[in-house]
Amino acid sequence: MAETDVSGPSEPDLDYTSVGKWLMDVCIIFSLYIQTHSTFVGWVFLRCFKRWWGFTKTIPKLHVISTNQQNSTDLLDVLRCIYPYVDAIHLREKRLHAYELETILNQIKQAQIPMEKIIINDRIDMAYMMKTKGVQLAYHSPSTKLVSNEFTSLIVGKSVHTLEQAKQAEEERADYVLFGHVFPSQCKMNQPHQGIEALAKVVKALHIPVIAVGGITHENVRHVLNTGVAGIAVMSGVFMAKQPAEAAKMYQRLLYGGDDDEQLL
Ligand SMILES: Cc1nc(C(=O)O)sc1CCOP(=O)(O)O
Repeated sequence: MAETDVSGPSEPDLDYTSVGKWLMDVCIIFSLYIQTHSTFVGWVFLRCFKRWWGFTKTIPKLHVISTNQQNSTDLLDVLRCIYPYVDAIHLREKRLHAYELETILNQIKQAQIPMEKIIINDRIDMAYMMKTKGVQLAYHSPSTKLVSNEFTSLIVGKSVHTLEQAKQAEEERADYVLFGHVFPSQCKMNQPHQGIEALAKVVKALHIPVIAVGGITHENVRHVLNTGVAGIAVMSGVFMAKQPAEAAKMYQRLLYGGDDDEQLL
């Protein structure tokens, strides 16, 4: 009797080696896709986060700038009485070495003056290490681009004296510019002042906050504010005043408004 074939339809031949290779290829391509994709997504996220972080930084409105002439005891005495009324205190003590700056910053901390109100002129290292609000860059400082990319915890201000410099600072991601000197200033005796029109042009051309500096008094604050500036920075108007706290209080009132500020002028 002839043998009957009971094995049924034969299974298709599977070459497990080639299926394995195929699966391996898919896995590699998939993991490459995920890696590239996640790196790209991560990069986009980081860029957006940095930008968003930049937008969330609040830029102080009323800045005062130290004179670079007082000894640390006198400076500290003034800071103690003015700090409640101002938004930012620029330590522009160019003659001090890093160690001296550290000492004075520690004294400021001990006096309960918040580091959130301190901006250090030029010394990015000290601003970063002492966790101050920010740093004010001068023409001789490292580029705004480098500082704002590397020190995202700081607000980065740039001092500018022309429209071109202001635009460049904005391009390099400065958080704000300090433009001056708007009026004649003892601090800049031999240089011509910019005037209100030049200030207004800078304010109009920029998207970032412009802080006006130079010769700003209680009497001319209104003119300055009318240009649309985001704030003002004052040196002699506060530090050389007979009563620095009263002077600071008055600037604060003129900036933020008060019921009776018309009578104050
Ligand atoms: C520190 C500083 N920078 C200026 C600039 O134009 O960049 S003007 C200035 C000093 C401003 O002092 P005062 O308020 O006494 O005029």
